Amino acid sequence: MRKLLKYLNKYKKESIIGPLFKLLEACFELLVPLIMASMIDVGIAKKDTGYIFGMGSILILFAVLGLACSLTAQYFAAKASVGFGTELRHDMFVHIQELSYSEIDQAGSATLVTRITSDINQVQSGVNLVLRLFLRSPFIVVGAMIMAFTISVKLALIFAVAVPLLSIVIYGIMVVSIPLYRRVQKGLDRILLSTRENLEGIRVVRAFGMQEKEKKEFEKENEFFLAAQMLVGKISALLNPVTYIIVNAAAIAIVWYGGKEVYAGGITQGEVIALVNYMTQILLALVALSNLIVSFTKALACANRVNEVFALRPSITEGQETEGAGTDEAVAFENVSFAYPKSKAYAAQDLEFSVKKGEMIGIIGGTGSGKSTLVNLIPRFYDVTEGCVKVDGRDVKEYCLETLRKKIGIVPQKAVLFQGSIRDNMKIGNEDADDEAIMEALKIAQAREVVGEKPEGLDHMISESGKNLSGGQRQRLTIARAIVKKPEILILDDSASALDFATDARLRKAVRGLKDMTVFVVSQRAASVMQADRIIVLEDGRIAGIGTHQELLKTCPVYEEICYSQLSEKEAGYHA
Ligand SMILES: Nc1ncnc2c1ncn2[C@@H]1O[C@H](COP(=O)(O)OP(=O)(O)OP(=O)(O)O)[C@@H](O)[C@H]1O
Repeated sequence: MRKLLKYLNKYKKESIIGPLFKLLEACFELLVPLIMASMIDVGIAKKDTGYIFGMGSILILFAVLGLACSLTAQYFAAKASVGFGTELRHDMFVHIQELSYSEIDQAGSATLVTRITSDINQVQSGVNLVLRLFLRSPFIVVGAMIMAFTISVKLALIFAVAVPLLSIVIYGIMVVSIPLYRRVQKGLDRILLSTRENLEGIRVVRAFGMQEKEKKEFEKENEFFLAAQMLVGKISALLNPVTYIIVNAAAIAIVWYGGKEVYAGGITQGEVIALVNYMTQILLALVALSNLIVSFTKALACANRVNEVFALRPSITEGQETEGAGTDEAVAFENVSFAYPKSKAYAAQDLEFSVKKGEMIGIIGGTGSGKSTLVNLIPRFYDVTEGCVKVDGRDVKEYCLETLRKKIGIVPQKAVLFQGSIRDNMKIGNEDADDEAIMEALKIAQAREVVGEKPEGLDHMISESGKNLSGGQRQRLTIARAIVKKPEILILDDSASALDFATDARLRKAVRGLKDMTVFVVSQRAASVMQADRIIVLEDGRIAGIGTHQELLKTCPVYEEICYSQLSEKEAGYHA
């Protein structure tokens, strides 16, 4: 939590004024039992109605002033805590943006969503409560004890026993419940993950009749969450009864011994009532404090989870270079091997090749052979484990990331579009692109008719994740988006898989015509890569062959097998 306190720096004034007004309110509250005592001892004893009304008016005045102080404190505490939450959320969002794929894979996106939403909300409420009650409650407890000692040292000894006892109970419950709140948050994470997976794959779930299985799995997660919450709820529920028992026992002791003292003439009746009032005030303050502690422990658990995200350091640190070396080599892999974090096996091994500017390279291989891994190393989504990847003659680690990624247009396997118009989506990589440039890119990506079919044209609104478009339309639009960026290197990672063969062929032909652009076409289809200048064949993360279609047919058995399993002999030879 301490690490997060810097987010209150901008709200120092509010963080001081809020608690101060709460303390002022507490002062008024502490004076009330004394006024009540004098009403009883003077007003009622002497049947002085004027005195009773006078004191009554003071009580009303204190109530009004107390309310005003309380509202002012609420206002400042809310301002500080909401500001705190907003800044923290902003910084976490920026931090997550800076993380590389490795850290995001490691953390998991479901837990990041919980941490930036519900965890930060919980910390925000914790800050609000602390600002309002953290000083007030102990102030009332200490203040009421001091008042009790000024009334009767003998009777105040009851306070001296009861208050430490209460503190021990509260501390004990806090120590037990903090780790349990962490378990509750973990349960919430698991529910979120399960719900997200289910909703994202709802069509598959229904098509395979998996509803029952999914329901059972969800119930299992839900029960884990319930059990964790019940356990922590039961322990926290002990707080109120235990504190009430201790405080009420103390109140009984005050009345018992206080009564004897009144008979002995050591104390007045009004003072006994004041002492009971102080004990009640202590009880209420402690109940508020215990609730504060419960919320604070939750906030603390959440703050730790928030800090865990900040503790994830981006494994990719930027270089300084803003220019390539100006060679005629677009991309070079020098003895590159790569293993995913926490994975012992290499996903890519001993990759060695170079690609000239303007070349079109096909990358083919079975599923899991390392095709996506290879192309993800070019824009430095991951850092190589061994060797070096060069873009325009310079190690990708030497580049500042913005420069490097500006050079590269990558179309990932999963076509992702954002909510907004088609135009907005097209301009993501190139703010300055005009409609003419966008239409040209759409033409190359065979997506002109996607826009042509829509009455609003480029203003057609794409819904969340492009759900109002077909898979093939989404793929073509993501290809167009990458072309609008006018990158030096275009990477199509199996991004035409949803297109029919004729459209795919037209697309490849159009992409081939993109002069000055080095193109990588990743595919499992031989037909998609066979016209490339050179083809890299991957098998189990290693290069099984590099060459033209014809060369590979003669020299690479893996390629030969792929081709003959997908194409007729005529097709395989005809396209050469
Ligand atoms: N984020 C990841 N974390 C750990 N392992 C991964 C990750 N992504 C891929 N792998 C593993 O790396 C290997 C290569 O995967 P990759 O996605 O590069 O294959 P691919 O050839 O592109 O497959 P496909 O054609 O099915 O997309 C596989 O064994 C895969 O399980």
